[in-house]
Amino acid sequence: MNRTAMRASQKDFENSMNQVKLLKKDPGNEVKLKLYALYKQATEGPCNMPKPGVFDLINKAKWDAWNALGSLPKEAARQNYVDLVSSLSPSLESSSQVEPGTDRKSTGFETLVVTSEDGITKIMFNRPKKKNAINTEMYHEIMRALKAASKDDSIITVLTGNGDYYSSGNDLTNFTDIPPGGVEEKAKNNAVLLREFVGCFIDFPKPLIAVVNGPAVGISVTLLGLFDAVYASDRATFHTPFSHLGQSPEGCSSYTFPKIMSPAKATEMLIFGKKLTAGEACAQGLVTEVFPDSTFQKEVWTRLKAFAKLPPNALRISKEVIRKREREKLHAVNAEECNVLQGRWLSDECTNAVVNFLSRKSKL
Ligand SMILES: CCCCCC/C=C/C(=O)SCCNC(=O)CCNC(=O)[C@H](O)C(C)(C)COP(=O)(O)OP(=O)(O)OC[C@H]1O[C@@H](n2cnc3c(N)ncnc32)[C@H](O)[C@@H]1OP(=O)(O)O
Repeated sequence: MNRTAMRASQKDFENSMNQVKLLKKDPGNEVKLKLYALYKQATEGPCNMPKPGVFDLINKAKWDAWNALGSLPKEAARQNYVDLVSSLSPSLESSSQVEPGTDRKSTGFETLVVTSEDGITKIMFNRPKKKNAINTEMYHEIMRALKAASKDDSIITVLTGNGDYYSSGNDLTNFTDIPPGGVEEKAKNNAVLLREFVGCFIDFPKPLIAVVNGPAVGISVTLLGLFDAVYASDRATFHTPFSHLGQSPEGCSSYTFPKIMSPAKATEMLIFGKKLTAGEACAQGLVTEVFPDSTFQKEVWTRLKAFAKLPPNALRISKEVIRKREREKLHAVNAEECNVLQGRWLSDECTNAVVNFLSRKSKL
């Protein structure tokens, strides 16, 4: 049947609204914005609300979507809404199945899969559809998982990503839910969270290994300077586009990167945003060893299992000896980086970069 030739009844429209509530699989922000706009147009007609301010990102995106429908008649908007919801039905049908690599809850975490086996606690970022971008919940869960791993009976702790990315770094939607105190309060809260988050890596007492299964961006790269070993697939890339985003380095990278790779090489990455291949990152000391993607998991896990058989106290004590002179310095660097970033997040440069990404005008 040609649905576009039909006119959806009020009943069809209401059924579709109920169907949307039952969607278990997130249809993505773009579709959600379309649904919102069509709903408003179908129920209230053309947008005549005042345009929200540039910092009110979510409401501005909604307003833009609604306003873009111009003078589309209510009946046509209702029909388009019904059609759009019916096009989402495959996700309704498949939502009860557990697909590999979906954002499913596991072992008490929403954004991670945490397992402990063979003396290894594995903390896996598990938002593969969002390229493992780290949202606020994930920051908190990683801290919780690290604190638990520091006390459990595992010997080493591993961070890795589910899906094709290791992590695309900070989830840029973290900048959108503005609290009553406005953007200043948001920036302050983010700085407090970031400082505590990076502090957990500085203080982590057991050997901490990154298994970088694919591209890494932003904070997922800078933190690598605080790991004890970094193994990478040859598919991995390392990208810190802070200047492009109007931001500045974090994760203690302003201190660790120049030490690891020389000040000039660190400048290319942290200031000019040069993306490194796994081979380049290894040559510059950020990555310990690179493996062909086809054998990466097998080779790395065989090695890690052997490490986890070593005497645990010797591992911990050796890490402590290597790291303890640096700890105070690292906390000071972390505090300063977070302070600087708090200011950056309020800048037009940063706001424009985030708005451009969220409105699909730019990608890295
Ligand atoms: C408490 C705050 C602490 C802040 C600490 C400071 C940290 C700084 C950083 O980490 S800076 C780095 C920030 N990251 C980025 O700028 C990456 C942005 N993402 C991209 O440019 C691209 O998504 C990509 C190059 C990583 C991948 O491109 P592509 O392969 O074409 O995939 P998609 O873009 O279609 O992505 C799929 C899906 O994921 C969403 N997504 C990916 N990365 C992020 C992200 N970092 N933040 C939010 N959302 C992200 C993307 O929007 C798509 O969503 P959709 O399917 O459209 O709903």
